[in-house]
Amino acid sequence: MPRVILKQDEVEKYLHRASLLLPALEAALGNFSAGAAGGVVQPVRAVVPVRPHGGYLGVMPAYSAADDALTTKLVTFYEHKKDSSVPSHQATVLLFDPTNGSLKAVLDGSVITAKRTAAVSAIATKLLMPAFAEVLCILGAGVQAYSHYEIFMELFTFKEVMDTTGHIHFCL
Ligand SMILES: NC(=O)C1=CN([C@@H]2O[C@H](COP(=O)(O)OP(=O)(O)OC[C@H]3O[C@@H](n4cnc5c(N)ncnc54)[C@H](O)[C@@H]3O)[C@@H](O)[C@H]2O)C=CC1
Ligand SMILES: O=C([O-])C1=[NH+]CCC1
Repeated sequence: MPRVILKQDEVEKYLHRASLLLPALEAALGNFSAGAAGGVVQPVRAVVPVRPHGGYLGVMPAYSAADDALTTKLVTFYEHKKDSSVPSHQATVLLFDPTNGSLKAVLDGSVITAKRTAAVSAIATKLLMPAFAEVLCILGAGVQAYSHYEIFMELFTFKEVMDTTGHIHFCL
């Protein structure tokens, strides 16, 4: 049994600001991009279709030599069903002891998925956004839309935010 189990509210508490993820993610992206010298082993995600139910199971293992971290995310994603009480994407992160392979921790992965994905978008935006950009347009209105809104509002200054429900939020 793992010694640590972190549920959704506990992960949320550690990641109360998505921007806390930025330094670690920037380092990890740099290490991945450096190829073998960066010490990241991260094969392309394996995806198992669950055809009768319109879903997928994705398995995302990785080892980072710089962090000496061995982990995998398990994520299921299903066609969005209106009024479903279950989110379309659900994830769990398993953390192993890299020295002997023992399972050390099980973390709820849904908050991690929401915040990590938005944080990576924010890193790309920091590098690519034209200096004159004034309007943030968010396509979709689900979990990722919210997490992207959250970190983009924390890191950047826009005059307006538009979303696909037709709402406009004036920031200035
Ligand atoms: N690259 C990555 O690491 C990740 C990518 N994703 C992807 O991001 C996307 C959003 O994920 P979530 O926000 O978690 O899903 P979600 O189910 O919470 O939200 C999806 C939103 O899209 C809307 N939508 C669905 N079909 C639409 C259509 N035809 N026209 C307009 N709106 C439509 C839904 O009403 C809902 O508001 C998905 O494609 C997901 O697979 C999600 C997590 C990680
Ligand atoms: O990285 C991820 O968690 C996912 N990417 C697409 C669906 C879920």
